[in-house]
Amino acid sequence: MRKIVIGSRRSNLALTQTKWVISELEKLGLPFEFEIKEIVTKGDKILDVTLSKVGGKGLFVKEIQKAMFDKEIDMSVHSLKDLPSGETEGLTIASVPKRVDPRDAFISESGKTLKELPAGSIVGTSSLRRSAQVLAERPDLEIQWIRGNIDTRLRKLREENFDAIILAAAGLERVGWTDDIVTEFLEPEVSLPAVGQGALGIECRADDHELIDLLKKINDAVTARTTAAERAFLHKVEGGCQVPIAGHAKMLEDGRVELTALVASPDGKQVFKRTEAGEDPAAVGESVASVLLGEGAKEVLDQVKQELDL
Ligand SMILES: NCc1[nH]cc(CCC(=O)O)c1CC(=O)O
Repeated sequence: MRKIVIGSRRSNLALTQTKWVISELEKLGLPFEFEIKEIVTKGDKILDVTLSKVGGKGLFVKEIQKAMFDKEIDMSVHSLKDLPSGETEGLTIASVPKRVDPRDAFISESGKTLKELPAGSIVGTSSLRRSAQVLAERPDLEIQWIRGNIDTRLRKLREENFDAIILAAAGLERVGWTDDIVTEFLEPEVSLPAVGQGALGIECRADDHELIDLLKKINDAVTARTTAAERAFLHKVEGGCQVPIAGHAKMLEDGRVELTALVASPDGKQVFKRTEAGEDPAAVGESVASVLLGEGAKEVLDQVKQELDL
C-alpha cells in the first residue's frame, strides 16, 4: 500500500479542494493511502499588498512545486486558474477533474445587482479582469482593492466600506456557501471568467507514472479539452499578469471546442474580445490570441508594461 503525500495550502478552500480529490481517489478502491501536508506559502503571509506586486499568482504555486521536487510531497491540487500557463519542467498536470460553476458571483450588501447599484458605489476586487469588466459595464462605479481569502473578503464586505464584492462562484460552492449569500451570478457576457476558473489542476512529478495513472482516472476529458484551449490562449498573450485577461471555453455538440477570450485595458475602455471554435484546443487558443494581439491587444499589453516600467 503506497502512501501518497498531498501538499496543500492551509486556507479553507485549498484544504476543501484537497479533501475532495482524496475522496474521489478513495472511491476508486485502489491500494493507496493519502496524507495531507500543510504548506504555508509567502503569499499566505503577505496580506496587504496587491498580489500582482508581490509576484502574482505564481507565488503560491512555486513553493508547493518546490516541495514536490524535494519529494516532501508527491502531488498537489491547485485551482487551475492559479497555475501559470507554461509547463514546469519535471512536473506535470496529470489530471483536470470535472469543472464546477465557472462564473463570477456578485455579492452586494443591499441585495442590488450590478445593474442596480447606485452610481459611486464601491466594488471590492483585486482582480484586474473583474475590475475592467465591471467598469466596462458600469463606468460610474468605484473599484477598491480587497485582499484575503474568501472568509476575509466576506467579513470586509460586512465591516468595511464596500457595497459589493465579486468572488468566483466555484470557491463559494466548494466551501458550501453559495445560495444564501450570492446576489447574482454574472454571465460570461458580462464578466468573462478567468482562464481555468472553476477547474482544478492536479500536479505531480512527471516521472511518477504510478501516480499519474491513478490521477488520470479522475480526469474529465471535456474539462481537460476546454481548459487546454483557455490555457493555450493565456500562454500566447501573457506578457505579465498586470493586464485584464479572460478566457472561457465550452464543448460544442459536434465535439469542437469553442473559446471566447478577451484582453482589456485596466479602465475597461478598450475591450478586445473574440470567439472561435475548432478541433484542436491548442490551435483555437493560439488563433484567438494572435487575432486579438493583431487587433490592438498587443498595444494594451505594451502600454501596461511600460507604465509598470518592466
Ligand atoms: N483568486 C484566487 C482564487 N483562486 C481560485 C479561486 C476559486 C475559484 C476557482 O477555483 O476557480 C479563487 C477565489 C476567487 O477568485 O474568488
